[in-house]
Amino acid sequence: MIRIEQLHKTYPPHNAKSQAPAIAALSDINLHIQKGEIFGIIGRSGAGKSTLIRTLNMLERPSGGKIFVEDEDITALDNNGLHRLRQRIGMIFQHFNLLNAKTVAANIDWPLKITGKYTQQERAARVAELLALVGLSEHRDKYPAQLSGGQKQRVGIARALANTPHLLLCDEATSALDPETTQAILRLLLDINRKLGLTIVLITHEMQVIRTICDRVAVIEGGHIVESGDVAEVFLHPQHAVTQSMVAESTPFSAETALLPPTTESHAHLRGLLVRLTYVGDITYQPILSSIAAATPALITILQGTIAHIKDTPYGQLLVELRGEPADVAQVFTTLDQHNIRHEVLTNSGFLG
Ligand SMILES: Nc1ncnc2c1ncn2[C@@H]1O[C@H](COP(=O)(O)OP(=O)(O)OP(=O)(O)O)[C@@H](O)[C@H]1O
Repeated sequence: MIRIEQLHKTYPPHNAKSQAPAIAALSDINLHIQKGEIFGIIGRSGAGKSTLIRTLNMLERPSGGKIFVEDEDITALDNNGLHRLRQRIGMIFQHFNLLNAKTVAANIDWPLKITGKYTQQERAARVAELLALVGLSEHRDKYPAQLSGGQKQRVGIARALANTPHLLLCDEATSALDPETTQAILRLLLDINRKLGLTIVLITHEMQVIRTICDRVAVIEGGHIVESGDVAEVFLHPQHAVTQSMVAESTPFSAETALLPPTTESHAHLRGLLVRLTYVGDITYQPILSSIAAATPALITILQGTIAHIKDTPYGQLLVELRGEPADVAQVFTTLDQHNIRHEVLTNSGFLG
C-alpha cells in the first residue's frame, strides 16, 4: 500500500540569516505499510512523527527519497496528481479542524460538495450513511461548539471518510481526549478498519494507543526509525532505550520490579534466579506453571504477574523466583521452551548478596 524509500526531510534553520545548521527532521526512513493494516508511528515530542505522516499526502514535501502509494510515486506528482491523491487519502487531526460555522451534516457534506461529482440527493444519502457509521445521526443539525471532544472527532472521522478513501491518516487523533473517550474513538477506528478494510496510519506518543489498535509499529527518534515490527514483539521485547522507556511508562506491570533491572535493595530477600516469563496467545489461560511446579522439585515463587491484551491477543507476564538444583532449574527452562514461554533471567540473586 505504502512504500517509503530513503526518505529525508530537512527544514531550513528558524532564522534564515543565522549560521545555525538546517534541521534534519527525517533521515533515511524506509517503511513498508501493508494494505488493510493499522500501522502506528510512535515517538517522543520532536521525534519527527508529524513531518513523517504529513509527507504521506504531500502536505510536507520531502527533501529526498521516494514514497509510493498504491505503486504510484507521489513525490513526482504535479498539482492535478496531488488533488487526485488527496481524494484517496483521508486525514483526521488532534484538534479536529472542523468548520465552526457549519453544522455536523454540512461539515461531513463539505468534501463531497467540493468534488462536484455528486447530486444533492446522492450527497444527502452519503452523509446519512456516514452519520450512522460514526453514531452521530441525532446530532446532525448541531454546530461543533455544541459537541463534546469525542463527538467532534467522530465528525472529523466521518468527514475524512466521505470520499471513500483507501487510506486514513490520523495525526494524534486522541491526544486531546480523556481516556474513556480515547478508547471509544480507538474502537470506532478499529471497527472502520475491519468493516471497510481501510488502511490506517496513525502517529501518537502513547504506547497505549499502539497496543489497543495497531498491527505493526515503527518507533521514531531524532528523525530515524529506531525499531519496527509486530506490536506484540515490540511491546513485549523492546530493543531500543526509547521504546523500553515508553513501554515501561504504559505497562500495567509495574516498571519497578518487572521491566527495569531489580536493585540490590528491592530483591535482597531473593535466594534463587529472578526470571521474567512472557507468553502470548491462548497459552495465557493454561495452567502451565502449576503443571511445571508439580513435575519438578525446583521451587517457583510468583513475585508479580499480569494478564492483558495487545489488540485481540492476550499475553501474560510473570516475575518469578526459581530455586533448586541446576539440573531441576534447567528442566524448568526446557519445559518452558516446549510451551513457547519466553524466559529471561533478570539476575541471579545469589550475586545480590
Ligand atoms: N516547519 C518547520 N520548520 C522548521 N523546523 C520544523 C518545522 N516543523 C518541524 N520542525 C522540526 O522538525 C523536528 C521534527 O518535528 P515534528 O513536528 O515532525 O515532530 P513530532 O514528533 O511530530 O513532535 P510533536 O509530538 O511535538 O508534535 C523538530 O525538531 C521540529 O522542531
